Amino acid sequence: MHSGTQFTQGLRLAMDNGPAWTVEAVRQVRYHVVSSDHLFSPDNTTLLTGCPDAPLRAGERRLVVIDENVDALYGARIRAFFDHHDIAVTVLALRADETVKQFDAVSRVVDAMNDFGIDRRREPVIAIGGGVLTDIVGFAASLYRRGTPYIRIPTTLIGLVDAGVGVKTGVNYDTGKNRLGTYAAATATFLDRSFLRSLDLRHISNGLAEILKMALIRSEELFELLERSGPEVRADRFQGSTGELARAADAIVAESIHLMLEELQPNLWESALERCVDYGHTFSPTIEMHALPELLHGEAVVIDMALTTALGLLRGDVGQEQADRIFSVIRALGLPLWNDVLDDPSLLEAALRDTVRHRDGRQRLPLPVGIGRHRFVNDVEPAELRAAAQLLRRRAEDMTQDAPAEALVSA
Ligand SMILES: NC(=O)c1ccc[n+]([C@@H]2O[C@H](COP(=O)([O-])OP(=O)(O)OC[C@H]3O[C@@H](n4cnc5c(N)ncnc54)[C@H](O)[C@@H]3O)[C@@H](O)[C@H]2O)c1
Ligand SMILES: O=C(CO)[C@@H](O)[C@H](O)[C@H](O)[C@H](O)COP(=O)(O)O
Ligand SMILES: [Zn+2]
Repeated sequence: MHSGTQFTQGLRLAMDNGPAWTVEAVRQVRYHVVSSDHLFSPDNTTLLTGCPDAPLRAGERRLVVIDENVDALYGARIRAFFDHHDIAVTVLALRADETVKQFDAVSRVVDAMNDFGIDRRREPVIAIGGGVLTDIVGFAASLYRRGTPYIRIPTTLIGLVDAGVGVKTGVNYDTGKNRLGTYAAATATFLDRSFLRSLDLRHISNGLAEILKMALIRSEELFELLERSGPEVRADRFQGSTGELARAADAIVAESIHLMLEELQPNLWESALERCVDYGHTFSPTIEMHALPELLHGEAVVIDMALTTALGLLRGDVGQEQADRIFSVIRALGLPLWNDVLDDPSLLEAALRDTVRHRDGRQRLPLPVGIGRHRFVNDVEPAELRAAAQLLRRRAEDMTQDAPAEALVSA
């Protein structure tokens, strides 16, 4: 006889056609995002004690998976840190860029976890690298024994403000961007902006695209901050070389993450598909994969945002002056306004169809309203897309003529 009572009602209701049960459970999730510069300075103990749910003690061991470029730059320092604190690390250095963001890379991490004989409750895997690396390791960790904890240490701007703070993991499959993946929060993410000093400016711009996304849909203040200080903060690689640059860099990063987490927390598993953080991610997954490896993730996102700003302009939701400010900020942050893939209406239409499949049969397309606000629409038509692309092309060409020194157009 079953002693539990919670299923009784379901059982009684279903008796006519045989027994049936309904199980409902809520899964509690808690994760931490902790900032600390120079994480691998021997005297910085943030990694050891900074996360209450993942203490790291002398005498323990860890598997570290690191982007091979990051390993070349910082590997010696990282190994010396663990050595200094008597943590025995096994290091797997992986190539991690968009072209190898495939299931093979996940298998390699799983192999390493297996060889390490990881204790799945007490030995979180430590992932150090950009968004590609942390997405791969997060995916592998979420699969291994149906879930092994992991810790992220992002080393790119996208990692710091976006990939490192949410719960999505994944890799590309066929032509599908992040087509395979899981929702699996890292126990902790440690944000160390000093890694950005070695990142090339194109990748700084790439991260600024996701920050601009948050500004355009959620915060005119953040947009104005980017307008005022974005180019200098970019050139300084967020290192805070002067007091003013430090204040601006702190504010841009903290505000962007704060807005992102405000959006993510109430909808962590994306049961609601109207997500404003999907802004810039309606056409960009197809554009990015189609253009791979020419466009970085943030570049594809910003081209989508430029196109949808043009759509907003055509619909009267965004004024001409506002659109021009948006286009100017995109340029000033070293990002492209245009790519020739936008000349192919069938590609944009295919992208929209794929997004509709992703969003349960509706477009649920976040569109900007002015600067800092948004609304969702479901009625974008191919002709409107073509008109927006033409408008954007003209604007991008005008701006190229105005400022020929800037790389405005990535064709
Ligand atoms: N999981 C999420 O929620 C989420 C959110 C946004 C983006 N993403 C994913 O993130 C990926 C993009 O991430 P990314 O922009 O970090 O790219 P990336 O991981 O490819 O890193 C960019 C390049 O910089 C190198 N690199 C990394 N850190 C460095 C450093 N400190 N100094 C010098 N070089 C360094 C890498 O080796 C790589 O060549 C995309 O695949 C995107 O889908 C995921
Ligand atoms: O790119 C990503 C996640 O990969 C983020 O910047 C972004 O906020 C969103 O998660 C995107 O909307 C992507 O969502 P999805 O298409 O991978 O479901
Ligand atoms: Zn993104």
